[in-house]
Amino acid sequence: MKLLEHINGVDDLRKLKPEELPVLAGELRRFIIDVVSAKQGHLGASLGVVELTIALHYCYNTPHDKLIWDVGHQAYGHKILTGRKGDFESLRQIGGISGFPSRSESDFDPFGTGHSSTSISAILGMAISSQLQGNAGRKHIAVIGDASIASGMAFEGLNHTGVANADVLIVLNDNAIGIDPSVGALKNYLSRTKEGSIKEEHFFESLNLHYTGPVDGHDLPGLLHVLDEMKGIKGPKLLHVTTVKGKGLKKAEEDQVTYHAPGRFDKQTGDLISGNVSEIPKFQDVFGHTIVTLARKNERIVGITPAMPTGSSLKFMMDEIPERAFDVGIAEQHAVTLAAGMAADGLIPFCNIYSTFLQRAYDQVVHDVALQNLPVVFCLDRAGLVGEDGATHHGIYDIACLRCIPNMVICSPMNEVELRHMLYTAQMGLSHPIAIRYPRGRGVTKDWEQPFEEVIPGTGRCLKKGSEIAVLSLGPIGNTVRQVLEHPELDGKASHYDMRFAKPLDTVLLDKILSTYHTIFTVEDGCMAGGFGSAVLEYAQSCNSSAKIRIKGIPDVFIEHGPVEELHRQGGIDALSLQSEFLKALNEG
Ligand SMILES: Cc1ncc(C[n+]2csc(CCOP(=O)(O)OP(=O)(O)O)c2C)c(N)n1
Ligand SMILES: CC(=O)[C@@H](O)[C@H](O)COP(=O)(O)O
Ligand SMILES: [Mg+2]
Repeated sequence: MKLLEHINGVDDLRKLKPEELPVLAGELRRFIIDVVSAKQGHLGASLGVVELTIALHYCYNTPHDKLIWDVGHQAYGHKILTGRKGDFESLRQIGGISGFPSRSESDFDPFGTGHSSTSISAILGMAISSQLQGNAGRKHIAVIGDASIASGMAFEGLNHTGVANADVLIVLNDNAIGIDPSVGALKNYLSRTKEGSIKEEHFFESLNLHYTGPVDGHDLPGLLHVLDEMKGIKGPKLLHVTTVKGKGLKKAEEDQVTYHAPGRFDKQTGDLISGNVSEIPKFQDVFGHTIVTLARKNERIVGITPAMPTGSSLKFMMDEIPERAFDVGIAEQHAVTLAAGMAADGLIPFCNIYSTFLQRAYDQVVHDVALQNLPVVFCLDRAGLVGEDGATHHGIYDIACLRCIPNMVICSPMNEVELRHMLYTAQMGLSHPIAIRYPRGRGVTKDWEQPFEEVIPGTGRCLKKGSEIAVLSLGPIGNTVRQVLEHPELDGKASHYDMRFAKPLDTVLLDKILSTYHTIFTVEDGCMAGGFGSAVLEYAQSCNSSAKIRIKGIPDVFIEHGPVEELHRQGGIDALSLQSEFLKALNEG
């Protein structure tokens, strides 16, 4: 690491001779591999843009010139070169640097990212602001991937950029893959561009963007030359760069899907280091296997994922029943309205979206699905605190966002068996849209393949009887509650109810609970404001109940990154915090 050793910021980088940069690229790649192999995180995307990262910081006067990385999962090299090399080992850990660009972390991160396709709008906003504030010499660059540029938001940004007369450079980093292979007509168009077989009018030029490319994104001298050229071109422009995701680590180049975020691996060979083998399946796999089973029997079932076939395990259905399973690309809004259209014509769409990414399609849920009371099944994976991806990715707002929408049914299974029952119930001919929320990772049950049972919407169940306080949980956090209530001082004193539905609430059960216990806790892996606990509180107030309702959930702050267990502690929903709250309530009487 002879060169990287001396790079503590962009000034050091800019002192190097151009011919030294390829050596630096090798060292930077090695450093990223070394750290990510141990600390985990996103790998392939950062390896693919090593040369581009060096070239951009070498040619442009960052942070005065503004540089935004779309999604930001490819920004590890950028972080290392911009003064965070010493902190890089703390990547995605409690108190450490974020896996994504963040304004609070560095002046070199002018815009926080994590969700995709925001970079064009954001950089255009900055460019217009520069014009208005008399910073005419400032340059504005957004780097966006081929999958992210196909999203609606990016198209909206391009549409405006083409007529804005602002000094914006969009670097399209085309590696022909997102997390999974890129899809859609734009992807086909870009492939034809790279093959040199474009006959029709150029797409980007027809939008009034000056187009250059495709250029080899691993050729540093070539990149320096073309970026220099870009500086001389006024107005909006797009540079089409081709790269290889995972570049420099053979295994990552060969299996780009796995090495998007591979977990721990051997830094020399790239071989994955498997953790403890678990017989307990991931929730996503239970979804994936179950939808295949259900879809084989029910021909009206279709599956939809916006760009997360592997992450959601809808891939299982795409492999088995390809004609009824759709990856629509990074297009959450389209995914929801597509599902609405299908439901309007009698299909039963299972629209699988990570909770955090559903936020982008809120109007579609309200206007296209709920208002027309279409029975779309929303499978909200990654609900709750997700861990190391941090604040941009926690799935903690879905209950609050969905609960206020008429017609919505919202449920959460406590374990994998319950998830199967809910998926089964959802295809039995519901008359409302339903959201089934479940978390990242594994549950608790190894024997998950039980016979299907119907779960009547709006019914909870009593798991344990006690005499003084009641704990009402929603979803897998109920397993923590179950464990806490085994404490000798709580055993026999505290009841446990797995309420299963945040909407409609089981009011028959709630009436009994409200008239039996002096204190009632609600526990959820979601935001407190407007969530499941709020629903219970609203109901209790509407009945003039005198029971004390104590809501446990994520408080009104953004929770950063780190292991889920630690984040639960920060949110006050870990076993020890809950135990101490329950004991206190017992003692207070
Ligand atoms: C709105 C939104 N939907 C989905 C994702 C999940 N996601 C993160 S990276 C990614 C693929 C991005 O592909 P591309 O833009 O081509 O960048 P690459 O990884 O190839 O560098 C996806 C789908 C996201 N971050 N944001
Ligand atoms: C950058 C991004 O948005 C995705 O790569 C995300 O990190 C995937 O999360 P999972 O690992 O939970 O699938
Ligand atoms: Mg890509």
